[in-house]
Amino acid sequence: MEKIEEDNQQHKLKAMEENNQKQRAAHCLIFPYPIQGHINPMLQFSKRLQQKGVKITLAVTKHLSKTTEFKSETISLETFSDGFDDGVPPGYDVETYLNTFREVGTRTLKETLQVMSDSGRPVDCVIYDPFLPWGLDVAKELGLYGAAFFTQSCAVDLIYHRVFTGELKVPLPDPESEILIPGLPPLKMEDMPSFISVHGSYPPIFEIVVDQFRGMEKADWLFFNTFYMLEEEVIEYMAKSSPVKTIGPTIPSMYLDKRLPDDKEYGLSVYKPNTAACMDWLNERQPDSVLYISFGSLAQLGNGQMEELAWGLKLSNKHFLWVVRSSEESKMPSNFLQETSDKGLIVSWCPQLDVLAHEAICCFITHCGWNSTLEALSMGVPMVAMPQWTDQSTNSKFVMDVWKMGIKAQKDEKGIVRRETIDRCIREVMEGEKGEEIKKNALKWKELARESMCEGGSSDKNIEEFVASLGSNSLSNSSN
Ligand SMILES: O=c1ccn([C@@H]2O[C@H](COP(=O)(O)OP(=O)(O)O[C@H]3O[C@H](CO)[C@@H](O)[C@H](O)[C@H]3O)[C@@H](O)[C@H]2O)c(=O)[nH]1
Repeated sequence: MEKIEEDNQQHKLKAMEENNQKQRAAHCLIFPYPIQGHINPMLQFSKRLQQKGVKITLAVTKHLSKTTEFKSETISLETFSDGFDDGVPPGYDVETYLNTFREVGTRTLKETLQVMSDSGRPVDCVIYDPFLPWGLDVAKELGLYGAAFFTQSCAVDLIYHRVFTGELKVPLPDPESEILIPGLPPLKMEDMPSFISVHGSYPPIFEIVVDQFRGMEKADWLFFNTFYMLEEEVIEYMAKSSPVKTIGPTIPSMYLDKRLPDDKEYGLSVYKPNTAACMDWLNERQPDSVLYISFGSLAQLGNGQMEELAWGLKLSNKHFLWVVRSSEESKMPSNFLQETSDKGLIVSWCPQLDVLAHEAICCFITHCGWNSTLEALSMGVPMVAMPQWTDQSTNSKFVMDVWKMGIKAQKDEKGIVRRETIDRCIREVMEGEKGEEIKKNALKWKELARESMCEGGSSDKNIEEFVASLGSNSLSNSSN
């Protein structure tokens, strides 16, 4: 009799346990390359997953967690060591850093995942940054799902993929001839990412971008921070051979579909924005009257380029809001500030989303980093493209010739965009028939970006499908 009761009791406990497992939300660990331009898009994607019931944990290096503030009440944080818990010493060799990161990170990420599992917070899927392809190896070794999250455009990723497979040989044999890649418009050398057009530049980074595809066939999903209508042809081409899912643009919801009322800003900013100064100043300007200039968080302009840009702004005679990071301030021509004090505001960092969304802004002079490009597209702001390096030249080609919502400013034979060119590009973007067409296209992309994230939009559907398949897969997995 006692035995039967005991059996019944055990049966009930087992059923309860199974039921609990069934009700357990799917859990993803987000594993970004530890820089702002990669963490923020992955965090934004996380917010969308959370909204659909997925539990999220963000994995960051111990050093980053000590030095940076994350603004999220709902996303848990786990730290792991990259081997440099007190930061990378100045001047440290990038290649050695990356090797150490891989060696130490592989071990510490695995330990983190195991601790999470042992403490009743098991992870179902690691969403890893392909800049760290060993994140997938760790996931697979532990029997978890692995999903890659690409932070650059599909076009740029396809180019790197061709290099990875050897279909595109570098250095390119004939720098003068057009480069034909299925799914992409004919490209010139200057449209290629800088690691290809300037062969031999930054070898460790070249290796990272090409190595992104290593082991990719083992990944269960491939996410891209873009949207279907924006890169339709290349996406169609890539989807023939890979499980491509576009889930962008990863801009805070309140600038797009407004379905996540608390989602007004990214989770991380390395610099502190001068918000009040910027917004007060913009509020006093007329609609469509101000140029906004920023080159993102990494690019460094040469002294000559800085000077030409400054005098190009003066020549345009427009109001301008210019972000000059503290490390770049010394390059400003000495009398420029006095000569333009009635026209311009210069800040070391601004709330870029609010600035781009402000009615006073008429044009964005940008380096075409992928996040800035998506933000300008999503806010419908015409661009003057001044690409500096990495993926920016390819992005600027698309801005000008494919999306037709801006002009690329041409460099002279010394590699500098001259003041007259800057002035002319500003006018072209804002005046005449061309300006009208650019403005019309900008508004079209703004609407299409919003639609893609709205309920039933292409990116929203992809996120929905992922959550559904993750749910069913992880539940059957965990109850096995
Ligand atoms: O005053 C500013 C200036 C910029 N931003 C934000 O900073 C981010 C800049 O990102 P991005 O435009 O992608 O430029 P980088 O920070 O330079 O990003 C690096 O990473 C990107 C993603 O891999 C690449 O596309 C770029 O080429 C590379 O430079 C954007 O979200 C901006 O909104 C601000 O908030 N305030």
